[in-house]
Amino acid sequence: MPLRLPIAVVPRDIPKLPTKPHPAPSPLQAAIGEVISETDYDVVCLPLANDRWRERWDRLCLRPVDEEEDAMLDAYSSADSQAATERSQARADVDREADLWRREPSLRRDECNITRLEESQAVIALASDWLELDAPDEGIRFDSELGLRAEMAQALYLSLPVLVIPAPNLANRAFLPSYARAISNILQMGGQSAYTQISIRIPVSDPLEIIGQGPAGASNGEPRTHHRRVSSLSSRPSSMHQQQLNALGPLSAGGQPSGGYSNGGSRNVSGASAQTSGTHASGVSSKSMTHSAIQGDPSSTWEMWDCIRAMCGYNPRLTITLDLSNPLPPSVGALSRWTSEPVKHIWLPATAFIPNAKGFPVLSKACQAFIRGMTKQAPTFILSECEKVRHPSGGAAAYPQYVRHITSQPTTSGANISPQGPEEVANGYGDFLQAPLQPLMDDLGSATYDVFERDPVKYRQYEEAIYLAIVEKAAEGNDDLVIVIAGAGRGPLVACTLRALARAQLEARVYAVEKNPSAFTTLEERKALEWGHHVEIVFGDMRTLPVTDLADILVSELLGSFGDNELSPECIDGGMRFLKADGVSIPTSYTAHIAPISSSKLHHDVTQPSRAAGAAETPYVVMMQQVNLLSGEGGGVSGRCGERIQQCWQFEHPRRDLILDYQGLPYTNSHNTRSATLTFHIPHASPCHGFAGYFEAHLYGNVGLSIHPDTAARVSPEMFSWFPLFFPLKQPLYLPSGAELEVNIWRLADTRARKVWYEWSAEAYLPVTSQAATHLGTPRLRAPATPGLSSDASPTQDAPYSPREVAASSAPDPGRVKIGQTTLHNAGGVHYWVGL
Ligand SMILES: C[S@@+](CC[C@H](N)C(=O)[O-])C[C@H]1O[C@@H](n2cnc3c(N)ncnc32)[C@H](O)[C@@H]1O
Repeated sequence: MPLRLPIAVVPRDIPKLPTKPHPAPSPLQAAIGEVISETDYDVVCLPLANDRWRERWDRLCLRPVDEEEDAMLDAYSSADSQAATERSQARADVDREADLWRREPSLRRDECNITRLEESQAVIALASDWLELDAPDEGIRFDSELGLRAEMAQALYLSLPVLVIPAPNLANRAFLPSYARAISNILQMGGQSAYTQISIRIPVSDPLEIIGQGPAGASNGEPRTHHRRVSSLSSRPSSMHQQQLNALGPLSAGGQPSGGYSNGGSRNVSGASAQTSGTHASGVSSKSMTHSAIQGDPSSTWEMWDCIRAMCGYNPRLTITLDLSNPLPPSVGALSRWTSEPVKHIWLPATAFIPNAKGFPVLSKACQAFIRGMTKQAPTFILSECEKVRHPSGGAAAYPQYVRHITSQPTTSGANISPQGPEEVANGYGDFLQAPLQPLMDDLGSATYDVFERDPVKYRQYEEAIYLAIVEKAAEGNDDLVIVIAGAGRGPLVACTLRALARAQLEARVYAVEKNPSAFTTLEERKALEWGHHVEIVFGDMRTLPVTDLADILVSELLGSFGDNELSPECIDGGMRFLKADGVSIPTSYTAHIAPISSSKLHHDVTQPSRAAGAAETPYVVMMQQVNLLSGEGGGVSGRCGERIQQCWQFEHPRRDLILDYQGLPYTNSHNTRSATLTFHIPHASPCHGFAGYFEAHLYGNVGLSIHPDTAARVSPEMFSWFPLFFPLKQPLYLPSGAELEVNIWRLADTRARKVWYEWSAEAYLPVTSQAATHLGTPRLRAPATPGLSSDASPTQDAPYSPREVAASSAPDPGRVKIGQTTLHNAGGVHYWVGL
């Protein structure tokens, strides 16, 4: 069945309010019904409120600019005092009405486009785009928040699925925290049972940033606000911050000197003039500051989102409406960041389309690929301005038709993070946290073995490896082959072995060892019904069973998503007792790999208050979908960084160098402990929410298994037995563009060999050029902080260089300053361990 994602239309005309009582369908209900039955759209997207609402809000919350000018005149001249008195009386009446409204901010019936519960189902509601939660004017900000509360109250009352909030204004970046705080408070409306989601409309890019002119600073950006807006709250005392703003001359309305009104405390900051200054309260140009920070990484719109969701505590009801009106950022890395974010809608105006050779509207190749990659999140597409028909062929229907065409075939390209059978995707395994199996400590159920056995690729690879080993042993002149399958489960590797022997036209004594008593009954059944004398079955633990016959080939599959996490090394150590001096193990070796990732969903899931303590210090098996791999290839600015996905460690079998006790078992498990220190280059700013863990296994000859994203398709294509392991971070670690992430991970074991566990931590650094290092005072990093350092020195100046950097300090290697650190996760294995 081809995928069918919902498509919404933004209608040109909004139906009138109901004129008949219930249960008659309202005009909006009828219009929605018509859209769904007669067009290719599934949903209608329209503003929740209409122009009457805006007129009332403007009248109550804004002071008309001409009135301000009259007030100026009144203040400076005594002429026409009668008119002045009348004006001030009229204003006082409006101010009273405004304050009454502020006590109980709400919409009136004739101000709403959506009034009935019945209208709410196939609707995406838009909050008013003139509300400015990030206006430079404090009064406008506060009243905009009240306005949005009124709209959200209506949305909650009608159980609307979502309210789309207008994007924050890039030119007002200094006030983004105010925007985010307002959203956070609005998310609390309706309490625990609130249903309506809040979706922030975020532009996919800032075009000025893409062409290298920095983010839409005020001097360049199209102001979202239409005119000078002056808050009617301007007679309230100014806050400190507002006074600082007013003190910055260019921000004052119409160039008026700050505080020029008679009350001396006005905050008449106009949106339009703020747009033309690009300077924020610190006196630093927002344009130059942000631009220098993000050069090479067009990320200012993503960064706004990151700030909002972090301030909203990763609230699961907060989503993104990704607006593709602007061009896509050219870098795949910058774009792929959206794949790990909760993008619930994609806004596609007709202007985003280009005509093909026949004049039909199509999207650029890059946009098609991006949209295909996003389909795994099943977003709703919102098509706007299609009725204007900008492209010569196909008419208005051509736009949804085309979107259906490109989204009907999902693709796993882009993230390529997790192996996934199509069935698994359909079954909802995507981004679902599963506790890793512990087949040594626990006895697996038949249904779990059944899932293993559905992956033909794994067994094809094993059969091939066993075949190669048999043929090689035979070629060495061995005509009395012994093969032991250690951990046989329900017997699929026994079947592989028998098939390999048949192919090689050889015979061998085959033993199947299993410690799970229930699985052993299946082995008994298969011996009785299928294998007969060709297979001996042995019940018990391979680490303690008495050895009767020495093997040429020891076959086991005790691999976890991270290779060694199901204790394959420890079990095969015990199984070595079965192996002849020249015997071989299949697998012969395996490696563990990690990469830093971001995923709002996984982070939210592991930090749910309902989860047990330590839930964010436990690894999980996850089929990763809404996950972005953060690291890039190349050594980074300093050349210090490794590959995108890096190897932590390796295990090889058989190991002949161990000191063994009288039973042939190692005295301790210390030879199976490992540690890794890995440095990753982070090309695009992002929070790090943890690490994806992968394995590669060398079975025998040139045959292997891999879930490593870069090698899986070559080594064991379409194998889906293993999903990656997720090592979460308790707190997101913010990484700016160009950061270096140093990860430490350990595989540890207790001295009595009873358990094995992992611990992990990370540190974030920013590389600095020697020039910048001097500017930042980093040469002083090598020595303890000097008394009397100037107060404007870098706040990071006391951070030590890493030991490796000190060692390399003679080279003209760029330095780095430390910018972040996580705690040690799962210290002492207290939250998670694997029992031996
Ligand atoms: C991951 S399952 C693989 C089963 C089967 N070989 C397959 O490929 O489907 C690992 C099996 O090894 C068994 N096992 C684990 N540790 C063992 C041990 N020390 N001795 C014997 N069997 C063990 C488990 O009970 C389980 O049946």
